[in-house]
Amino acid sequence: MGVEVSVEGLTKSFGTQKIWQDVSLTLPAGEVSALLGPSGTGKSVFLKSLIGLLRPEEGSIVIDGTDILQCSSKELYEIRKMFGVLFQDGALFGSMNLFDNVAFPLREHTRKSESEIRKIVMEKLDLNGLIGAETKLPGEISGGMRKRAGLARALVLDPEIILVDEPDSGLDPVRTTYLSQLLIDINAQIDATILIVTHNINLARTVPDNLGMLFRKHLVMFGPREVLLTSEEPVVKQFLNGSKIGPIGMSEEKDDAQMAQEQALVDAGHHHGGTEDVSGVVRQMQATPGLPVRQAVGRRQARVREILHTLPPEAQQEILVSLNEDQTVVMPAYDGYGAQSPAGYNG
Ligand SMILES: Nc1ncnc2c1ncn2[C@@H]1O[C@H](COP(=O)(O)OP(=O)(O)OP(=O)(O)O)[C@@H](O)[C@H]1O
Repeated sequence: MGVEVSVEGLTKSFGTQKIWQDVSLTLPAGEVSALLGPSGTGKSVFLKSLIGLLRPEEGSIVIDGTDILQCSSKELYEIRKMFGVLFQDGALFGSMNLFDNVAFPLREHTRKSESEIRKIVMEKLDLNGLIGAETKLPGEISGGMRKRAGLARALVLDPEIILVDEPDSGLDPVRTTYLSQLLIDINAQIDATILIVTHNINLARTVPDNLGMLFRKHLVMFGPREVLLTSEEPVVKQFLNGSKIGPIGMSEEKDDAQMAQEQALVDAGHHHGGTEDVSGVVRQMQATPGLPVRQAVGRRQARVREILHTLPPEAQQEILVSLNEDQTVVMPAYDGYGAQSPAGYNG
């Protein structure tokens, strides 16, 4: 099972440029979390800090009992082995075929024999729908396949924590949904703690158990998905609607005068740019029927029940609805051929 990642009072600057400050959040063990935020708010910097590639100047990042900002480089090396990271472009080696790319961490970090390596690599390629593409070079395959190859490589060392940087970048909405399903399925199969950084509203609304958002150098909120999805915070509502109306501007934020001017234009009939008025909580994606039940679901239910009274009323209401749904919806086992669906389930 994945481990908890506990971040407390984290602050990161580059020279005089403060990226974010006093960020505190806990990624619950084995659950899927997502971090949203406009471009340039430091989401990638946050991911890189979690894995020790960047060093925040204040705060702590405790992983499996070790604060990676205080530990020795030997301990950090060991902690890093717990991570699987999917970078935006897959970060594959251009001169190696997919098999060798996926085998790379095993050859680098383990003493496994080539036959053991072949078995693991083929299993991960299979999991990511890449059987038959082993000999292709990254330059010969589509962006979606490169992402899946990057994910296969992130999985070979059986990570307990998986970090995913913008799985939707460069992908069409349908391929993004397939990749989202893959992440949920992987969570069901290996119960890893997953953090996804994304701008994608659809993914944010349907995939994670927990959602957070960075804006104006702060973590606006982080908690069960229902909290952010029912939030009345202007920046959250604007982001979820992709609208120009709200505090997010072309370069990170606007002043009150600009907000008033844009509101006046919209009041006069000018389009605000959003395509739909998105609100509320939609049902979360589930693991593909036939896969193991996501252990995170039960653990999360127990966890949110305990903190329920501390959450805003709208979020409480949605959580209670979802707790009832989770108890009543029983997904049938998938037999692969569409036959034998239990009564009431059509597919
Ligand atoms: N190594 C670095 N040295 C100096 N500045 C950096 C470094 N890495 C990132 N930054 C700066 O930190 C800020 C946040 O960058 P980051 O890539 O984390 O944003 P983001 O939220 O992931 O953006 P996007 O959604 O566009 O990918 C940017 O202003 C960037 O220029």
